[in-house]
Amino acid sequence: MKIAPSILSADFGNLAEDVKAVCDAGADLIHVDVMDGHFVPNMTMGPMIVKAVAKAATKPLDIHFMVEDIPFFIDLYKDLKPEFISFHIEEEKHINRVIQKIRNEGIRPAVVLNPATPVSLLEYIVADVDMVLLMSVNPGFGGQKFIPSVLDKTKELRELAEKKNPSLLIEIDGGVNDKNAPLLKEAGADILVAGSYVFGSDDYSKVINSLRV
Ligand SMILES: O=C(CO)[C@H](O)[C@H](O)COP(=O)(O)O
Ligand SMILES: [Co+2]
Repeated sequence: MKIAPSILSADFGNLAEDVKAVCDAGADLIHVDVMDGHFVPNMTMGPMIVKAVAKAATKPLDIHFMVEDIPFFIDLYKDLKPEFISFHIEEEKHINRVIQKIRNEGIRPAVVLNPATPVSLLEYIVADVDMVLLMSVNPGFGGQKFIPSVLDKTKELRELAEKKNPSLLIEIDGGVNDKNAPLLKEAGADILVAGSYVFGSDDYSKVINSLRV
């Protein structure tokens, strides 16, 4: 299991130090939540802040866009060369085109599903992406309660991936902790995002290891 701490719950007054600390504590990826105040009712980091995060990080970035006008945001962040860019399919009419745009930049494309968005919508997308991110909270804020229906959804996605894209990575984001991590692993998850659970602790290494089930 790979662990991607979400810096949404980091100390923004000491962001570089927090990013360095979770990298040193064993994070596999740094999850960066970009919100525009339109797709979700919250705003987070522009490209200048994420550039500072990229400079401090010794692990690759995993950028999660919760934005409208996704192609515009890809152009703003592409030069930071993240490992992944993920975008919400609820927002995009031209999903295949946007996946190709991300891949053409040498970045691994991923799509995101809100808790109520069905896996069936991925039938003609899943073979074209490297990862699918399943939201286990409603996007917009850290520190929310895990929505357990994502467990069945993860199993359903793993079955679809076995048929159409066996190397697909499944990432789960929202309310992840040491209680649900084993259930998510059993359901077929590969990467767990955790924000408040990691940054709410004073021992990053211990909490990251507690998720590595
Ligand atoms: O995408 C997100 C919110 O929209 C965050 O990545 C997510 O909520 C992580 O925070 P926490 O682990 O505290 O739920
Ligand atoms: Co996220």
